Amino acid sequence: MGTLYADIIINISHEALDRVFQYRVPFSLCDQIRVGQSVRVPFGAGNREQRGYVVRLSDRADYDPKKIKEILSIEEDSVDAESRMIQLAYWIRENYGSTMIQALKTVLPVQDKMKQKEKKTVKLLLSMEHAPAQLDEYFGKHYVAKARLLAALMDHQELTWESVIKNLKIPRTTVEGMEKDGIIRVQREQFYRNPNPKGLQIEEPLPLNEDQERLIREFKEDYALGERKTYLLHGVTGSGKTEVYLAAIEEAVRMGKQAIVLIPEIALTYQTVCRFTKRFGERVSILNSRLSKGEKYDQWLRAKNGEIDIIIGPRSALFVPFPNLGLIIIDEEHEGSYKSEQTPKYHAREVALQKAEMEDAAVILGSATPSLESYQKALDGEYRLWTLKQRAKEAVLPDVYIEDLREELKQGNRSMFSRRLYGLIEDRLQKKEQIMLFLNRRGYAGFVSCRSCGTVMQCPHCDVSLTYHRDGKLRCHYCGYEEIMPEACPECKSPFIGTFGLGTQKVEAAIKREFPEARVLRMDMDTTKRKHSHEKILKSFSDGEADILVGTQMIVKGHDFADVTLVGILAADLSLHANDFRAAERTFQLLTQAAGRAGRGEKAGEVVIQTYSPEHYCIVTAAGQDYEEFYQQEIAYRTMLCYPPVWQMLTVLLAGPDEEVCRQTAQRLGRVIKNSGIRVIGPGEASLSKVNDIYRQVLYVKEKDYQQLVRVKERLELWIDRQELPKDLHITFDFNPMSSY
Ligand SMILES: Nc1ncnc2c1ncn2[C@@H]1O[C@H](COP(=O)(O)OP(=O)(O)OP(=O)(O)O)[C@@H](O)[C@H]1O
Ligand SMILES: [Zn+2]
Ligand SMILES: [Zn+2]
Repeated sequence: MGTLYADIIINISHEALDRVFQYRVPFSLCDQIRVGQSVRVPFGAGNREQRGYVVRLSDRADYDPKKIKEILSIEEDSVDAESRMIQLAYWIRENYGSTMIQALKTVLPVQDKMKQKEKKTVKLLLSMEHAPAQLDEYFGKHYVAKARLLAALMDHQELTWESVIKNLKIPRTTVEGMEKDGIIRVQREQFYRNPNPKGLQIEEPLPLNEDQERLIREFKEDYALGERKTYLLHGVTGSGKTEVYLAAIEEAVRMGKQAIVLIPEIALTYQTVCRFTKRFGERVSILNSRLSKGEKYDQWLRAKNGEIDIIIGPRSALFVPFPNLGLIIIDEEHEGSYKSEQTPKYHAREVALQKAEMEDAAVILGSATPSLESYQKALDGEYRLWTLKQRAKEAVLPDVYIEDLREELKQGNRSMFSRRLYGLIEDRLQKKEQIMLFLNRRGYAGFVSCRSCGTVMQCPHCDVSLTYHRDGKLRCHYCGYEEIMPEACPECKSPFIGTFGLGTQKVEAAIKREFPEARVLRMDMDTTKRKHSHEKILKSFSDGEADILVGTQMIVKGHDFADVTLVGILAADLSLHANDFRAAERTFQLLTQAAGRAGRGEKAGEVVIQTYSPEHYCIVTAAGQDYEEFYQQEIAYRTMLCYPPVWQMLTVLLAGPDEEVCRQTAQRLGRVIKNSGIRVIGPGEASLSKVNDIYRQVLYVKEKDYQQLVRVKERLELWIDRQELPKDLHITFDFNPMSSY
């Protein structure tokens, strides 16, 4: 064995993170040294002895070997929280592709936050009613940057300062100008919200029902035997999964361990947090994106110092450093938001499993609609499958009807409500029961399409759909390109071309027209702009201050309204048309979750699914609340087309301003993969092939074995390292992507 070198970071707080120092490993330590260990090294001009962490081992010196100093010793008790974090970061780096620094910043998110001096957010002040006119004015005057910012804010309501300046490339002065004009506001103050709800009484747990009890008994037995398994809890909506989590946590805590509970940010509602606080009081804490960096840091320290036993939060809560972690729970484990969109593009579920293995913790994954990935593993026996088939309180699952919108049109019904839904709304209003109307508009905004041939109008520069504006023009929100709205379809000449966008505002207006006596609440990006408005709307609805709640996918998650007996899904198949292999799975999940909001109290519920594709298996199985059938159909489709989870997929994305460089590098990467005997698809243009004149090329590698893909990635990393590629060409890896490129 040759000489071994170790990359070492001296201090994992603040700026030092960006520098690693190479040291030689003395022969006597070669057998013991591992990534993550803390070591003593001579540092600086005076060779003062310092503590450092090993982040990489290699047999190659990056500098003149004569100038490389030697490690002094390995610290005995070096398996502390930091070293475990570094080991995890190393695993993330290896498995998802990133630099070690990027991986470290992922697992030490707080440290990174402490670097930011001030958190600034840019918010839209203008109402959505007035924004389109303002946008048109900007375009009229060719204020491209202003228009770009306004358009982005119309989509997102608020943006971080960094994304406005760096991603949207809006000049500072433009932002200031728009703030002066009262169009936007730059919010600078810190949010010093106390994360825990105050003044809640500790409540005794509900007695578990037989099914819940059976699962918890098994958990306790496994736990007592020292077996740390992964359980997949597949429970229909309202089956009492949360009660099972609470009982499992109680057991882990009783054994002197701590628990991490991951919940998608969107479902991290006041209601959910209260349930945990009522059970565990001061020993539980919350992390969410609304906390200030100081508050986040506090929760991190409290966990490290053993002041809390349970942390609840989104993805990043996984990296809270508990001294003796015993359990990780991932609620709504199928949620796409568990996958990071930034490099390293890790999946929190996979990282959780790795972390659990490293720290000897159990894992419970829970969902009414498990991801295909998890369900397949459960069927294979890799996870223990737990099922809850019945709702916890006497409540039964709702009756579901599918209504064919094409048929409605044929029968002369041009309204957005099918005859059945109309009748049921009337009925509920009369009985004074509550209604939820759900608009599935994931990924859609005012695009223009032909109803005869399906052509969608697109920007010639950016390859995204154009948006219709009231002045009769179609515009691209990425680059500002515009054209006149055509009178006939450019492809088939049909006159039936127009916007398909069905907004929540339109739904609200239609209700007011057709049921003038109904009290309506609307929940969407527009009405939840203000702090706490989200919670206010839900509270008001739950207090019975409205008959109908209209909303986007925001309203489907984790709410428990006892008086809702009717759920209407207005356009079930919009999300089915995204060109993405997970589209059917996502649609099935949304429909099942939405349907699950009905009839959670004593009164039975009904659900109406309105659709243009009533025969599609994902609509049929969602209506039947038949997850197994959906799984069988979907897995057959994935098997046939070699998609995850049956096959493993690596996406390599190249993005750069020079089309030729981008294309050529993609081709060379393709050859590197082929030369190692592995089949590659592409390179080809990404489906979003150009954004703001940045060209995007994509390569796909599909393999049965994940480790094979990891090796491909490593080979590519090595190759990329050795080339002199232009700095503005970005190459990123995405394993088993959540959406198409
Ligand atoms: N053992 C029990 N006895 C009585 N009520 C229960 C029991 N377990 C759960 N419940 C109640 O049933 C309702 C649904 O439970 P819970 O929210 O835990 O279900 P869930 O499976 O997490 O639901 P979803 O997936 O739809 O969010 C809640 O009101 C809860 O208080
Ligand atoms: Zn057409
Ligand atoms: Zn464009």
